[in-house]
Amino acid sequence: MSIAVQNLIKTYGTQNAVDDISFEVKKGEVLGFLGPNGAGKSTTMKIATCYLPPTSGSVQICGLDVQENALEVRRKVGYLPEHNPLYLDMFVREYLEFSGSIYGISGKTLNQRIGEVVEQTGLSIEQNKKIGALSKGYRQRVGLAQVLIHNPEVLILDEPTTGLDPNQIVEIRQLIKNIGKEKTVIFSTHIMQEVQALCDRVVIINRGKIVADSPVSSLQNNSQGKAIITAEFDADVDTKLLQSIAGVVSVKHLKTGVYQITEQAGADVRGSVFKLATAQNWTLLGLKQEENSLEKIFHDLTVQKD
Ligand SMILES: Nc1ncnc2c1ncn2[C@@H]1O[C@H](COP(=O)(O)OP(=O)(O)OP(=O)(O)O)[C@@H](O)[C@H]1O
Repeated sequence: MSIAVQNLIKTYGTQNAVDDISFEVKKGEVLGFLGPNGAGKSTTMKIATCYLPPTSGSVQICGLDVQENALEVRRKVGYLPEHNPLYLDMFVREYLEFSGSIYGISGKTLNQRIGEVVEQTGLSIEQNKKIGALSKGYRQRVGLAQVLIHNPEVLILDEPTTGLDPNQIVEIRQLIKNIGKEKTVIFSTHIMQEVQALCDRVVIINRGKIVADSPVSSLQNNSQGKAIITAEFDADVDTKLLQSIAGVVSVKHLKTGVYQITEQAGADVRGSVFKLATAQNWTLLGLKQEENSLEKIFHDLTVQKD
């Protein structure tokens, strides 16, 4: 197991920012750590990277406890904080030299390592510029190069695409995807598509508690949310008959011949709608089950229920 979080609690004053959470990340897995603002993502990540002590509970990285073996843990982890501060007056290579030296890498090894991470993060054409002269997307690449410089086994990335434009987001996602082929990665986000694009698994945290921990695909399949079907006929039909189908919760008339049918979770009423149409001699033009969107699932799991 690369990361094991057990009964982790972090309290600020009287507030439980992280409230007794446990989850694991297997070697080579890419885990999306998802939650709305203030859910406790950054706090968990700071504890996992030895930047904050937990109030109680534990985090182990590659079998090492973050409190008992902080130095070794730091060697095994690459951490990209949210709003990663960079030295804007430094040149890219100079900054990477400085970052590598912190880990005791020097001489030829450091030069070789810089070449590798520059290549890996697509920084080649910008490597001789000052960081301050780079676009946000390239600055984030520098952040990722810095995170990779000591060749860590585990990467912990806090909202790595925040503040980037749509093209830069796609580029950084692709970079993380490539990195994820070799490393264990946990990254936080509040963007569902990001999880869908990058992750094997997702842990969703809300107000300090875990509300979902599953592969992205099964999250969609097992959603508590009721599915929605759109049925289109060549003319208006009898809504009451549609409503009487077993498993149908409600029927909404959208426009001439088009109905939105909400069905109970787990029910698939498309066959019954088809049979009803045949029996009633209705001309059915289309029948489509709307996929339970990840945004909806996220909303259902994290909306404040006070
Ligand atoms: N140093 C601190 N002192 C007091 N409260 C804090 C501190 N840091 C975080 N908090 C509170 O703890 C809760 C969790 O914060 P955290 O930054 O971990 O959430 P997050 O999920 O990373 O949010 P975001 O997506 O906005 O970055 C929030 O309510 C926040 O206000």
